[in-house]
Order: sequence, then structure tokens, then C-alpha cells
Amino acid sequence: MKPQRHIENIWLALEIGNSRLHWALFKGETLDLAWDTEHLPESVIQQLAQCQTLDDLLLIIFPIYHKTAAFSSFLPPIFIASVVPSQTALWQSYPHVEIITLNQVPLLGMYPTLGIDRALALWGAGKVWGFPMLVIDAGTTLTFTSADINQCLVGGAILPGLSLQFLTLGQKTGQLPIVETKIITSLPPRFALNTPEAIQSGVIYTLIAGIKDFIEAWWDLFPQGKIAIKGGDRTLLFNHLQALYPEIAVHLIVEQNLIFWGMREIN
Ligand SMILES: Nc1ncnc2c1ncn2[C@@H]1O[C@H](COP(=O)(O)OP(=O)(O)O)[C@@H](O)[C@H]1O
Ligand SMILES: CC(C)(COP(=O)(O)O)[C@@H](O)C(=O)NCCC(=O)O
Ligand SMILES: [K+]
Repeated sequence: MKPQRHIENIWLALEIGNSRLHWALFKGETLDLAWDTEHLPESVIQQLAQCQTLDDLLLIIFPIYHKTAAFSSFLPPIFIASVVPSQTALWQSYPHVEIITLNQVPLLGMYPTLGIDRALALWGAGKVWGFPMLVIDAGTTLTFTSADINQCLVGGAILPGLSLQFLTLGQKTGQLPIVETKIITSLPPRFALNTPEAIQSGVIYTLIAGIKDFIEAWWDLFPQGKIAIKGGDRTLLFNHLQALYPEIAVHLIVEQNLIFWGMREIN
């Protein structure tokens, strides 16, 4: 059953990514609050399903929420865009939930297994900033997803994201440590003389070179094509891109909430 929006028109948007949950609280078309949490265990989702009000709900899912009593006295619907089926399944117990599927996104030319996150982020970016649009999502994976002026999918690419590259190197080798993404605050030396910096150099410089190459290929196809970047590693990658290729970085729209703009458009 399609959840009905309440008279106060408050709704929650939830993007379930492979690393984390991304939440937004909307009042009508206005995004009021956005935050991230870890994936929730089943017991917590069952607790949420028992909540009576938005206040009760936010106390559980919003880490620094302080009860104001100003918030609405009913349980809002949650619109979910998920690329993690095992997490999606846990939400069946919640009373007002809608799982967004590809057929709700008006992009043309989609293939059936395209990630709903990619479709919504592209739709949101294109609707806000215009088409042709290329979205770079620097999340668990790094994805490129693009559409032309007719809002038709051009296509894209998927590769391991920043942390996943570090994790894989650390886990699948006998001697390499796992480099923590958060310790990288500046560009490493290109030709490194110790192991952690050699890993950082290899991963960062090839990621940036790859992003630059995709952007140039995009502009070969669509010289006026726009580019937006989202995802947990967007700032780090954007800063390094800016340091190395400022003339490219200046054209990037850095915006975390693309999927929420996509959900707002189709809602
Ligand atoms: N607090 C955090 N917890 C987890 N990952 C984080 C955090 N802050 C930044 N990141 C970075 O975000 C990336 C995951 O991006 P995110 O957009 O959250 O992924 P997804 O949408 O695929 O779950 C990781 O590679 C990590 O480096
Ligand atoms: C590529 C993805 C894993 C990205 O997920 P994320 O890194 O954002 O968690 C997801 O969009 C997905 O599972 N896509 C299905 C395959 C495709 O888009 O072609
Ligand atoms: K994502």
C-alpha cells in the first residue's frame, strides 16, 4: 500500500548504501535535516515500527536529537532507496514504508539492474542543475552515471571506492596494513619511501587520474555537460582533484543530497 502523506506533509527519506544509512527529514518540498547513521540491526527497526510519533522515532535514529515536543505527533512515512536487499528486507515491519523502484524514476534507457541510488542521484542532479549530467558517487564504490539532454541514460562505470581499495589491499595481502581513509588530510608524496604512503599514493593518484579521465571523456561527448559529485569521500577526492587539476575541479557541483532531490522530484 502506498503510504499516505500526513496533513503536515512530513516524510523521511532513507538511502541505504553499502556502508551506511543516509537520512533526510522533509517538510513538503523542504529538506529540514539530513544525517548519516550506521546500518541498523533488526531489533532497532522493530523498535522504530512501535513508535507513535516522529519525536519517538528521531530519538532513536538521530544521534543528537533532543526532544522538542514541537515535532509532529504522528509517525511519518519513510521512502527508501536501497542497494542492500538484506537491509531493505528489515523494513517490512515498519507501518508506512515505500521502497522506491526504478520504474518510478522517469530517466529513459535504464537497464534493469541499474542501482536505484544511481538513478535517483542522476535524476535529482539533472532536475536541479540540468542535463546532460554526469554524477560521480564517491561512496563504498565509486560510480559514474550519466544522462544526455533528453534525460536518457548514457551509462557509467563502477569501481572500488577509496576505503574499499585500502581495505582490500590490507585484507588480501600478507604484509600490507589497512590504511585508514580519515588519516589522509593532504596529498601523499607521489614516489613514496614507506608502505602506508606507497599505498596512499597508488590509490589516490590513480583514483584522481581516473576521475579526470572520465570527466574528459564526458566533455568529449558533451562539451556543455554538467558534473555533480556526492558520497562520503566527495570532499577528500574533490580537494585532491582541486589541488592537482583546479581547472577541472572548478566545474564540479559538490552536493551530498542528490538522491534526496531525486526522491523529492518523483514524490
Ligand atoms: N563516519 C563515516 N563512516 C563511514 N564512512 C565514512 C564516514 N565519513 C566518511 N566516510 C567515507 O565514506 C565512504 C562511504 O561513503 P558513503 O557515501 O557513506 O557510502 P554508501 O552510500 O555506499 O553507504 C567510505 O569510503 C568512507 O571513507
Ligand atoms: C554500484 C552500487 C554498488 C553503488 O552502491 P554504493 O557504493 O553507493 O553503496 C549500487 O548502485 C548497485 O548495487 N548497483 C547495481 C549495479 C548497477 O548499477 O549497474
Ligand atoms: K550511494
